[in-house]
Amino acid sequence: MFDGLKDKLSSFREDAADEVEENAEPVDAETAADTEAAADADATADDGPTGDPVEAEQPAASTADGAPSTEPADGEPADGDDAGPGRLKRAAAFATGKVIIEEEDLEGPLQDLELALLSSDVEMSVADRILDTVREKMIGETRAQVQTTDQLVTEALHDALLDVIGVGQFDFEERIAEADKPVTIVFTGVNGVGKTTTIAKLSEWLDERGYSSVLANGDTYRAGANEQIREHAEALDRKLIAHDQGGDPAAVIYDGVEYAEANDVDVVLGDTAGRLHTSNDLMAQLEKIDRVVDPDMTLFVDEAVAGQDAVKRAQEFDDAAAVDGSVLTKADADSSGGAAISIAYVTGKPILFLGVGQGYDDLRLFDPEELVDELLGEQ
Ligand SMILES: Nc1nc2c(ncn2[C@@H]2O[C@H](COP(=O)(O)OP(=O)(O)OP(=O)(O)O)[C@@H](O)[C@H]2O)c(=O)[nH]1
Repeated sequence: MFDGLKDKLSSFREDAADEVEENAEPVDAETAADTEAAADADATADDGPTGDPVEAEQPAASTADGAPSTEPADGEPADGDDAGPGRLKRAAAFATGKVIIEEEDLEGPLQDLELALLSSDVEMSVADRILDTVREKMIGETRAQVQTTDQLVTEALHDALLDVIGVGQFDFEERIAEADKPVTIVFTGVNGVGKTTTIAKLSEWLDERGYSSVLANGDTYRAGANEQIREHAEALDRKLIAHDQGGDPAAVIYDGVEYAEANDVDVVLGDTAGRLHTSNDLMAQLEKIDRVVDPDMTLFVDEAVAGQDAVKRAQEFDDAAAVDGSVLTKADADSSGGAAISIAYVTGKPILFLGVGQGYDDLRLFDPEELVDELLGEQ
């Protein structure tokens, strides 16, 4: 799952850590004393040369253009542009085994990270946000000896990813536990993305946690839809409420709610016909289901592999019938991870589950922290 993205994030970590490490060679004690003294002197001087008389062993700090920008080895004052309090503070930090990370250290790796995210189908505003957070977390940071550069880069990336992936997250199980029963959940999305299979998986997931459920087939549009969901209902031994093809989907789900009330069933799982967000009459039908049934939750289902298309569709469906969260199916077949990273940030609604295979057990409750750890190889 998301292997391509994991590789790209790992490359960024290595490159960024290397860049910073290159600038963090140790400085001997004598140089450290000189450097700190020069920094102090510089801080009190009105003007004049700000160069610090450091020696040949001074570590190489790179500039924006990648060229070494160390103070001259012959002890001559450095050029004004290269010197300054910030620079001296940095040199002093080297001497104590620390390094202060400057923007130019990260410029190359950050550009590569941006390309990597965009080529992984991460939405542009999400990639920008991730880069901003990494910059904010790293630049000006002091990497002490106790902390490796890789740790510092990893922490920044961890926070940046969590910031976008975790948007709007709520505890689904708690919501089910605390809601008045029956809880009605309606599933929306385009054709063939795995809605019906997801309903069956969620019914199983609920059963494992002690909640009963009834399936209601609001897909009265597609021939064969009743048979398809009936197969799942029979395999799982669940009650299915279905009407003839062409019937009113809102009426089917409504009947599902009545059945649940009469039979003490905890959750109603309402399927709907797959539809394109551009088909106005079908989108209007969704609005009607929303009005008539007033579901406790509407979940948008799409394929992780659809990348930015899934993100765009989520927005369109959310406009027609406000969604509470998304389920990304076929995550097991997705290498890029773009939809998983982008969809919550763009829609403001959390991912609640990942579909990770075709079996009834292949539904994973979404945990942003867990995904970020997985992406960064920390699990
Ligand atoms: N690998 C993988 N396949 C999945 C997953 N979820 C669903 N599928 C498969 O995707 C195909 C389509 O799933 P359906 O549940 O029929 O899709 P749907 O959205 O209900 O389709 P319509 O009823 O046509 O709208 C089936 O072959 C499922 O087994 C998943 O998480 N991983």
